[in-house]
Amino acid sequence: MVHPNVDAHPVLRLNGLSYSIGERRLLNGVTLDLASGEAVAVTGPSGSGKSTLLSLILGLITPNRDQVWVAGSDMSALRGKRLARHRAQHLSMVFQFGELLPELTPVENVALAGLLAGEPGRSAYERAAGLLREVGVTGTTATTGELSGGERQRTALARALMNRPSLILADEPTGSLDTAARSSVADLLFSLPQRWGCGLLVVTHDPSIAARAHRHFSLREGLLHDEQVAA
Ligand SMILES: Nc1ncnc2c1ncn2[C@@H]1O[C@H](COP(=O)(O)OP(=O)(O)OP(=O)(O)O)[C@@H](O)[C@H]1O
Repeated sequence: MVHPNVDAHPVLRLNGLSYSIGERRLLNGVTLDLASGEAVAVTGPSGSGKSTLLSLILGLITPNRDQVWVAGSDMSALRGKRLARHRAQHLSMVFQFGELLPELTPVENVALAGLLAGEPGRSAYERAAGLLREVGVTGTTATTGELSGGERQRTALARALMNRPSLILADEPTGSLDTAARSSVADLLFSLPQRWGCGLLVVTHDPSIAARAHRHFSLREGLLHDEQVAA
C-alpha cells in the first residue's frame, strides 16, 4: 500500500505516532518526514523512548495503522515475510558496538549481508571489498574482533550499505569510540545520505554528533522538539 499523500516521497514518515507501554504514554503524536539525502538526529533523556522509536520504525514493535511509513509502505500493514523483506530491502541498522561477528574478517562480515539476502558469493565479496575501500578499511587480514573501535564502526557502516538502504538507523554509533575515532566515523556517517541517496536517523546522547545532522530533535514527554529552534 502506498501512502496517499507522499508529496516529497520521504523515506520515513512518522504520522502522529503514539505508543504506550502499560499506563505510560511514551510517544504522544510524533510527526516527522525524513527525505533521502537527509540526516536527522534525535537526542533525549534516558528512558524517553528513543530505542522504542527505532523499534517501531524497524517494525520490531507493531505501530498503529498509518503512523509509521518506511519507503512508502505503512509498517503496520506488513507482517511476517513481507515485513522481513521490506525491512531487508529498505532499512539498515548500525549499533553502538558494531554488532559484527568478531571471528570473521571485515570483508566476510560485510559480504555476509549480501549472501544472506541471496546474492551470489563472488558479487557479494566484490561489493563488500569495494564498500570497505570506500569507508577506509583496507589491507587488513585481521579478524573483526582484532580491529580498532573506529575500524569496526567503519566496517559496520559498510555492512549497512550492502542492501542499498533507503534509510539507515543508527543507535549511538559513535558511543564506544575515543574522541579522534568519533570525529572521523561521524564524518563518514554524515556523508552517507548525500553519497548514497539514503536517509539517516541517528539516536545519540552526544550533542556534538547531533549537531552535525541537518535537523536535530530532542525527544521529551513523547514529542520531538526542534533543538535548532530552541538553540
Ligand atoms: N518491553 C518493555 N516493557 C516495559 N517497559 C519498557 C519496555 N521497553 C521499554 N520500556 C520502558 O520504556 C521507557 C523507554 O525506553 P527506551 O529504551 O525506548 O528509552 P531510551 O530513550 O532509548 O533510553 P536510553 O537513552 O537509556 O537508551 C523506559 O522507561 C523503559 O524502561
